[in-house]
Amino acid sequence: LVNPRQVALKVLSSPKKTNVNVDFLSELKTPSDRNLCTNLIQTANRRSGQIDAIIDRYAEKRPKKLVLAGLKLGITQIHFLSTPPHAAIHETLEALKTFKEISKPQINFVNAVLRAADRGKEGEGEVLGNDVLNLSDFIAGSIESDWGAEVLENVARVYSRHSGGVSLTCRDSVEDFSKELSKREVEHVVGDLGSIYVKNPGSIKRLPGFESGLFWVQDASAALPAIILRNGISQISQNTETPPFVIDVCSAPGGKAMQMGSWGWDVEGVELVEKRAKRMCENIERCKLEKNVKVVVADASQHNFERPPVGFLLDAPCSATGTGRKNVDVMRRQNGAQMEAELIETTKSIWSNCLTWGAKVAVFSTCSLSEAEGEKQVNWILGKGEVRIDMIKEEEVPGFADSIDVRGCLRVFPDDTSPGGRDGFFICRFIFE
Ligand SMILES: C[S@@+](CC[C@H](N)C(=O)[O-])C[C@H]1O[C@@H](n2cnc3c(N)ncnc32)[C@H](O)[C@@H]1O
Repeated sequence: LVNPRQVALKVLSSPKKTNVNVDFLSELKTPSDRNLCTNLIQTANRRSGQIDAIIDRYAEKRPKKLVLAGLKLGITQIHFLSTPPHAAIHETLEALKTFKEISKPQINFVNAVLRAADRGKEGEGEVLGNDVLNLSDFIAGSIESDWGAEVLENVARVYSRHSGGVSLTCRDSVEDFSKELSKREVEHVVGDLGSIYVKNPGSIKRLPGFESGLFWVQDASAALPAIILRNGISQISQNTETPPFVIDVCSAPGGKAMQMGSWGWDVEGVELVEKRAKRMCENIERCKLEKNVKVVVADASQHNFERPPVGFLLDAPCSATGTGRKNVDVMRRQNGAQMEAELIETTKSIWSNCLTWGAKVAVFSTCSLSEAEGEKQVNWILGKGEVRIDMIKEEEVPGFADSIDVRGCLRVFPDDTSPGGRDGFFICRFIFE
């Protein structure tokens, strides 16, 4: 029988597998085993900078693959998950022994390093209290230069300590879905704007309502741009009979398009990458929203539509640094400056094309923490003309009112104090003049 630590060792010894995926979790039979395994892997990945610092201190030479994974797994439990050290070391060694490529001297080495690290734990305050170690120098530097040391520390803390839960957007009634989850004893919280946070999802596909398309995974912050577009459209449109026609620009994996489709809107998504569009179509089908949401595979900086939309939502391709809670790879990215500069140019050319569609309201959003990808893009958009900012009002965004900046845009920082926490996001609504 496979146990959670064996699966965790397999994943941690393969450097490319940083995100938990369903394939290996399916080797485990019970929800509690899947949750433990997810927690071990995610904590080891989120805390990798701190764990590396501890390994460097107690291991004379940095080992490779499974032996290294054994050290990471042991330190994760001893230093970050409050597992009693004796049990953490014993269970880690037992799991390691089940791999035939592991030798006796390697087991002894892991045992010795973990015991020394445990003995030295009290003196590791500097490493254990320094969450910024888990971000690459590039990411830490760019957050600090935009927002200062306090925001950097907070972001690093939220990313390093995320509990692993996920937020969902519901296709139908949030209350009914919440009742269904309670009936099935799935621990969850309903957020201010209707997102549902599930604390220990284990495998998403096994949650009640997945097959019947009652929900999709979408962070509470990521659900805001569509809500803000809806408020903008309702301010200018007297027509409550015909569902609004909107374009969802840069659409895959489709969370926002499906959200708007679930309101009965007529949505056309435009997505450049065929594979991503295909996955989006599968999601639309699963959620039975085909009548409302269509997707075209095209370059949004070139593509045009036959009829004018009342509004569009441009969720720009970006460096995604707001999503580090679930996407540990973004925390470690080195030298992202070139990529960021290219994404900014792509977004500008997409915006220029969107201006020709005849919309009346637009929302620009990005899940990046970078000022250059958010606030500074808004400066460029305003300089280009045709639109003015339509300020987001406090009553539109309960729970997020503190994030409204002086211009009426929303700058949300990653957070873990609200129910379920939230990713970082930037949102601005424009109205055509
Ligand atoms: C931040 S993601 C969008 C997330 C999506 N709005 C959602 O809510 O699920 C950005 C998307 O833009 C797509 N993209 C990048 N350049 C594009 C272009 N020129 N035209 C259309 N889509 C593009 C990327 O492939 C990616 O899927």
